[in-house]
Amino acid sequence: MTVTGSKSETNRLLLLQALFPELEIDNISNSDDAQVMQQGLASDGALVDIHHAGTAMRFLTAYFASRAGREVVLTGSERMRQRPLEILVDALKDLGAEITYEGKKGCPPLRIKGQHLKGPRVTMPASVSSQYISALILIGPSLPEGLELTLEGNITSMPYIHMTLGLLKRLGIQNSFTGNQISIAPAQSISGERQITVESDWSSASYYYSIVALSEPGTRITLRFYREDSLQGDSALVDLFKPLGVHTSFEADRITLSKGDEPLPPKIKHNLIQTPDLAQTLVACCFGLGIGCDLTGLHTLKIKETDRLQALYNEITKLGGSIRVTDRSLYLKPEHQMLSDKRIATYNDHRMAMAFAPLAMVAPLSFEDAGVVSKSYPDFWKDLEVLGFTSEEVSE
Ligand SMILES: O=C(O)C1=C[C@@H](OP(=O)(O)O)[C@@H](O)[C@H](O)C1
Ligand SMILES: C=C(OP(=O)(O)O)C(=O)O
Repeated sequence: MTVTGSKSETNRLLLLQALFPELEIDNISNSDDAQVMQQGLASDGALVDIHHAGTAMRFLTAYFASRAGREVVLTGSERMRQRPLEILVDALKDLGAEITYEGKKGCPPLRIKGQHLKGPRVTMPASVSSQYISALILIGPSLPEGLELTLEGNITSMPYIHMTLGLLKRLGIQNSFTGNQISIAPAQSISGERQITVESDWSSASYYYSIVALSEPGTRITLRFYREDSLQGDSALVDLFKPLGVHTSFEADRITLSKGDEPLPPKIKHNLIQTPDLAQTLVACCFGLGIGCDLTGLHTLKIKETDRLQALYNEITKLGGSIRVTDRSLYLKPEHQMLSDKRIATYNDHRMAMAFAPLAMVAPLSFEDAGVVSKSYPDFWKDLEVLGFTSEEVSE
């Protein structure tokens, strides 16, 4: 099975390619989020709509703010117009950006009048979204003196910041991250790798980890193109799924997941502040296995494609589970029976569909708006069919 390229790596590299056109990118993600990023960067119109793509919204805000002479209104879906980005806008304004809110203060749509941004010094709260930080880092090399960024508070989703810095490093752009200080050197061109191959998406791989966890001992699935030295924090799957009986072996450019026959623990307990996108997969998988799940570090879930804590509460309850959520944690009680023939609501959230899909191995299920998966993994349902899942379209 070949999983599409990482949307996070793709959208970073696309922005870097706009700054350094000599960059070549292979294995670009075929996701909607990567497509709207490409279209946004290529557009010379006055309105750019990035639909549901959080990274495209945040990265393009920084990009357009730094394009002197260009004026654009940057907008997104109804949900995107509720997702906050004032922290990023304020930091860009401190660097000399001219940005106004066309609707609700603190949210898209934004009117951006591109400027020659100054810098290098700026301070920014780090506990709400790492995407604001990555957005500044990505335009850092284009500032005349580079960027000296001070982060305030607890840093959330840290591996995504390391991914951004790691990609800059591969292009030969000097940077450092020590304590709460990030430095990016200015650069006019690439002195490192000019051709980068995007690794396949680890967040998408999580659904296969869940499928293997729910399978008989001895089951194996091989996925391409993955690396042991991944830049993606969601490669933490390798450790997170070990207690659920899934073992990973790396060989050349592929991973093989295999199911062991060791007994399951009564529950698992994790702080997911570094890997928020894995929360839904883990909760649904534990539910399917009949074990408990105690998760913390989930405060960013409320401002993603939907309020994911509420969505998990609704759908697990619908399937007969017993679950408690706060605004930053979740507890799933062990030992439950899954109710059959329920219809899973997806809330415009690709991960609600993909995380719950493996539960069809336990009892038949249907999904509202199954096409929602295209945000990150358009071939998801087709690939499940290759594994032997059967599905049929039913009218709503
Ligand atoms: O930078 C990125 O590519 C991402 C960062 C994370 O967001 P937050 O930093 O907002 O948690 C993650 O949830 C999102 O899917 C992708
Ligand atoms: C949160 C996600 O995406 P974004 O914030 O980029 O919309 C995601 O893909 O799970």
